[in-house]
Amino acid sequence: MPQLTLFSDPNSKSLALSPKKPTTSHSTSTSRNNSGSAVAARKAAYTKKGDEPNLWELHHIQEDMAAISKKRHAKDEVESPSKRKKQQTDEGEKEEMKGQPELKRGHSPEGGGAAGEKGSKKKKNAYEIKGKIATEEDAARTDEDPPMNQLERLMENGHKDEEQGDSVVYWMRMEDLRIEDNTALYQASKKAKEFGVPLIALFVFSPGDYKIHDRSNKKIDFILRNLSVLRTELHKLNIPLHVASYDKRLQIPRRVITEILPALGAKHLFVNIEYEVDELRRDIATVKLGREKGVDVQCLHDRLVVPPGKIKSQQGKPMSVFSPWQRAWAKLLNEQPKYFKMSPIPQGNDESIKSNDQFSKLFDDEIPDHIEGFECPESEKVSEVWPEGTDKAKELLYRFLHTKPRQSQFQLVSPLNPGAEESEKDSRVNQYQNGRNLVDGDNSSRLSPYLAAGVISGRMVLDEAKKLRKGKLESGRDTGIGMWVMEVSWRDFYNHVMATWPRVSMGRPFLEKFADVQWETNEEHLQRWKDGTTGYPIVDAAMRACKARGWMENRVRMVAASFLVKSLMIDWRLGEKYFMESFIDGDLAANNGGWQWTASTGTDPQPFFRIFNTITQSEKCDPTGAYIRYWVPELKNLKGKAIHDPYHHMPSNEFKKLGYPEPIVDHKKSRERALFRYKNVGEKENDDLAD
Ligand SMILES: Cc1cc2nc3c(=O)[nH]c(=O)nc-3n(C[C@H](O)[C@H](O)[C@H](O)COP(=O)(O)OP(=O)(O)OC[C@H]3O[C@@H](n4cnc5c(N)ncnc54)[C@H](O)[C@@H]3O)c2cc1C
Repeated sequence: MPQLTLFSDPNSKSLALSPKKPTTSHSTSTSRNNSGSAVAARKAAYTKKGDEPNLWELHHIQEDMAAISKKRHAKDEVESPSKRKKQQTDEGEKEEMKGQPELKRGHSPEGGGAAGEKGSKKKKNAYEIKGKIATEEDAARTDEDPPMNQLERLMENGHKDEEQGDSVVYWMRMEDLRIEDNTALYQASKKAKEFGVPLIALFVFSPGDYKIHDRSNKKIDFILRNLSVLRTELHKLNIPLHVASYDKRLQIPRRVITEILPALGAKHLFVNIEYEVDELRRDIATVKLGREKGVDVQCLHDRLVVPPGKIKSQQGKPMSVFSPWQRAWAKLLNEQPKYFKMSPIPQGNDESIKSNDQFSKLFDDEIPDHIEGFECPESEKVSEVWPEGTDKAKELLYRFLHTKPRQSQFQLVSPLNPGAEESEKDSRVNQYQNGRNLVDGDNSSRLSPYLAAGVISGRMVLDEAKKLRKGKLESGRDTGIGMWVMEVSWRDFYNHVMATWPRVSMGRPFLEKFADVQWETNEEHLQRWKDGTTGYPIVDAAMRACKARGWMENRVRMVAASFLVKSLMIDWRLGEKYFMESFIDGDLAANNGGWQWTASTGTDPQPFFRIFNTITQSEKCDPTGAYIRYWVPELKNLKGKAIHDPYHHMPSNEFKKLGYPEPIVDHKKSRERALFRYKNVGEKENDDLAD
């Protein structure tokens, strides 16, 4: 891949083609030249009851107002370039902040949880998640009419036949990085064939968006590596992959609709829906703006096996408890095979596109090597552990379903190393019932980065699982494969939860009754948890593995998360953010689901009084201690129980020689503290319990 840095200059790549003038009467300049009253009317139209302006629209309105006000004052004021630059920076910052809900006192670590804390520590800690916590009222309002429902209503109503245009565009997102079984890509290709025009694939980078959404450098690197493979594969089908970059995420709908599509002469845009609240709002804005500008935007379900909203209780209500939801999910899939139907590979463009003046240049668009702010110096090693491309994902899946587990595979090594022994009976999936809770081997599939980025689809994965059972989807705790299918269904479940109760992706606990649990503000503890120096070997091993691989086994995600929340009593949202910033498989729905489960605030959470004993968990999930020995080399010579709890199993002079820290909290005391704070929400215990 070429060494290329993406700049925040919005025109740096997207306008590789000189934009064609939009053919509709609603050109950008027309709307910019609107009178103030027209803008006010538009604002009023947006704000009429039941049709609240979303962030994107508000931004849009305010931009128009700013344009008008600037025009009015243009004669009076001649700006100096430095003043203009400063103003632009301020506006840019304001714009990004505008996207964030206000931090409400009393519900945030600043105003509520850390009420008893003082000084600058408090500010810094709160700052880390400031802007990510909506007020209870905002969250409740969003839940009342979730953006998913709004988007579906838009899709059902108001579609009109637009002109054919010169091309059809498929806008690929960072959650659907594949060609096979890609609904929007296939539908776009069908439309292009119907019109006899070329199909263009588009990818829009937004470093600003990645920053706001805590994307990890490993994840961005993984996206770039996969895009590079896709570019080659798409070119084989004569489909160019056009890339653009806009730092300011809130501008993306407008840029796509009013700049990129006109430049491509496209009147039809196809996208797969992403279910996070900001992404849904972006798509709502894109559809609405598209309609203003004569572009038909088709938003399609693709990400999950069963789209949100399809599983309801007998009373027709959405379900928030996993077990009954899961049974309904499995039943639906066995009764309605349509959910497994995969989209064929799209038909390519005619070879002549490569000599077409309008489109041939798009084949020169390149995938950058890195994105500024998300450089991944360890890319080479990470790409060995997480090789890119759908073919590699399929190979991983094959190995999981047909080969035996290997102890060495928890290390920093390629999952496709030779030496995996084929066995149907003792395959990893057949041993999954026990294996899934063990960390000292490759007991699970390791597909999460691929599923999170859509390099392989949930349908493709479950289809292979079905083949092992003669076409029937086995689901349940009795067999390895049934257990694994259940695990895969968590992915659908948490996305259903997020689409139905968007509050969970707005920093709110699903169970508001725990909103005011009192959290500790302890920068040092938080940092030691991140660094893997807590003195609890299993937590430290997991956190160090996370830093190196960008990934942890499910059991240690639960153990490490529980340690932060219940043992250190640190706000779960700080842990949620750190996992997102570190994981190669970072996925809002799954990550938030995992954290809220652990923090006992989620839809179907671990009861607050059930608190993991870190040492017992360690003995169960790493019985030989091999995982700890590898990831915490200070302990590599320890044997027996000492590997799980060296401080309490070694003479103090011997322990000191290890160069390994003492435990930062006492399990018994911290457990009592957590129980007190959860039982007495809003209160703190007496000092003798505080650590
Ligand atoms: C605190 C916490 C944070 C988490 N953060 C993420 C995250 O950011 N991204 C992510 O993909 N998973 C997350 N998980 C879920 C789970 O830990 C990982 O999906 C799993 O460990 C990935 O390993 P695997 O691919 O080998 O999974 P397997 O056990 O082989 O499962 C197959 C697939 O099913 C899905 N899956 C399995 N368990 C879950 C689950 N509990 N929730 C949602 N999907 C699941 C994943 O797509 C996974 O790849 C989190 C769990 C916890 C407790």
